[in-house]
Formats: sequence, C-alpha cells, structure tokens
Amino acid sequence: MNAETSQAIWDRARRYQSVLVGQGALITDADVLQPAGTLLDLYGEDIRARTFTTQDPLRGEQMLRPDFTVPIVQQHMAFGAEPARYTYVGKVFRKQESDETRPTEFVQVGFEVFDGKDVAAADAEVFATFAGILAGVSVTPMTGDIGILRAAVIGLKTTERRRAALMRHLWRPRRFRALLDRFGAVTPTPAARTALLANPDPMATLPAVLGLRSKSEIALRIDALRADAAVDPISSFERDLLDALLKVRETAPNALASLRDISVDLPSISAAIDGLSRRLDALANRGIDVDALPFETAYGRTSMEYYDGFVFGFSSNAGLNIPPVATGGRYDALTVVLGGGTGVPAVGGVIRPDLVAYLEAAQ
Ligand SMILES: N[C@@H](Cc1c[nH]c[nH+]1)C(=O)O
Repeated sequence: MNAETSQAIWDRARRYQSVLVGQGALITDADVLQPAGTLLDLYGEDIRARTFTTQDPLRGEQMLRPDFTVPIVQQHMAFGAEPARYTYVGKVFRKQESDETRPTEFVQVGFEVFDGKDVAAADAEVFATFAGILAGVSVTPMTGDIGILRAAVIGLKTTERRRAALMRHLWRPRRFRALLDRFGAVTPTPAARTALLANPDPMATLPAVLGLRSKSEIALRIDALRADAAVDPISSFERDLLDALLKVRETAPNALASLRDISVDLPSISAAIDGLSRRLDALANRGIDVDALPFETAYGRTSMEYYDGFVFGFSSNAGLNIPPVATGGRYDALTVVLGGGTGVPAVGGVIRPDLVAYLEAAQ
C-alpha cells in the first residue's frame, strides 16, 4: 500500500516535524530497543499482544518500541523541566494479526506537550497542530474524553471492588458491558458459581491438581465472590445513565448539552464536562470549527490504555480501510506512574506520513 518511496516518506516526515519545531518543540528520540517488563503493561492489551519482544542476556526482555510516548515521558520525568514540547520522527513496530497488507513497522511524527498551565489550551494546541498539518487532506476528525467515562465509573454507587473492575475493563467495551450487566443483576449468576457459593466448604471440593492459581489465591477469590454476591445490584437508573452517556455521539456543542443533561443525575461527571466546555472554547480560539466538530463519549476506548482525558483522531473519509492517519490524547496519569509519584499534565499525538501519502494519492 505504499504510495511513496521510503525516502519520500522520511522527507515528508521531516516536513511535518519542521511545523512542530516551528511551534517550539525540541527534537528528541528514543531507543528502538526498550525494556519490556513493566513498561509493556502501560500500553494495554491490544498493543501488548502486538509488540515484538526479544531477549537480551544482560538486560532481560526487550521490546521493539511500540510507541514513543512512554519512553519520552520517562526521559522527561527524569531530565526535563516544564513546560516542554518535544517532537520525534521514527519507526514504531507492531505485529499485525489480521491484515497482512498493513505494515509491521511504520514512521510516526510525534508531538508531546508537558504543560500544566492551561490544559484546555494544551489540548487545543495539539489538536489544532495536527488539523493544520492535515489541511487539504480529506480526513474527518473525531474527539472524545476518557475522563468523562472514568468520572462516571468512579461516581457509581457501588463497592470499590466493582468500580475498580469496571475501570480495568473500560478498554474492552464488551467485557465492560458484561460486567455491568452482571453487577446490575441483569444476567443471572452462572449456576456453577451459585453452587460454589452455596457450598459451606468449597475448598474441600478442589481437584487434587490445581491450575495456575495457588490454594490461597483460590480461597481469596471465593471470599471476594461471596462478598460480591451479598452486594446490592447497580441500579437500573445508574446503568441507564451510563448507557445514555456511552451513546452520546454528536457535534461537540450538542454533545456538551446532552452530557450536561446526563450530569444532572450523574453529578460525578460535572467537572469533566466543565473541562470539555473549556476545551471547546480553546479549540474555537485556535480557529477550529467547533460547531461541526464530532464528539463521541465512547471514542478512544479501544486504543492506548494510558489515555485519561481528551482523545482525538483523524480518519480517511473514503472507505479506504486504513487506520486513522493521526491520533493522540491526554495521559496525565502516565506521567505520575513514570515520574515515581509526581506527574505533570501532558498531551500529545502522532501523524503517519505513509498514510497521508496514501490518502493524497487516492484523493
Ligand atoms: N503514542 C501514541 C500517540 C500519542 C502520542 N502522544 C499521545 N498519544 C500512539 O502511538 O498511538
């Protein structure tokens, strides 16, 4: 699916990067080989499964960098001073499991902004920068906000354990739905579980040969299931609110109005919605046509699991079946994890020059 030679794609990448440098971004880089271990966990299931890993005799498990954001956050938290803007050009590596025509290594041009002075303005700056680079290319933007979804789950009137389970599965829409139905007692408890919990001494019924879990882990799990079985279901009122929230998919001003309506009954999302409102103002200040800007609450739920606020993407209009040409989002919590407890508000994104070339050739 190459529309340009590799040389032309690198040239194009550097042209895009010069726009970012013009905006005050420092050129930076990251090693191709990154320690896999705990870093790999930060990406989430999809990227974890698609990352090439290898073994180094001294350094242990290594991965071919599946993205730049994680190593750049690490560098920034170790050596950087705020505010900072960075840009990089380089290849990332991801296995393709279903579509052989998709490359397993491709060039990204990235922009990362570490600046907590005005998060709405920083979100708008990143979005508008990519929109500017893509002016004249036929793409449609999409925006979302993982922070609204997180706030909704945090606000549910249920146990901490249930909230944590839903939060963990925020990224797997089907699993999330199944959990919500279970916690809402919409789907009945599986018969085997009911039988297990009805048994006064379930540990006595364990087979002689156990699987991966130890006896004490199984006992803990049974205790947790027992405690959970005694908890009231999440009300249909709250489940309907979550459903309504997840269905919001409109132009940004309409989405804002719908979300405000929902927040009357789900006040935990109010602060996140105020943030959305400030972001829309900041985007308008940057010349973005906010009235036509699409917003979808569920957008970004299947991508990088480090996003926790604004998310965006630019996709081809035509039915070309290619991934979005530019994507990004806010990842404040990732900076806390990699900063050893102290973080800095951060947002960024990448653009793929190969895909833009392909789109332009198809236009
Ligand atoms: N690193 C992300 C894009 C991104 C950069 N900054 C924030 N998000 C990716 O490869 O999809």
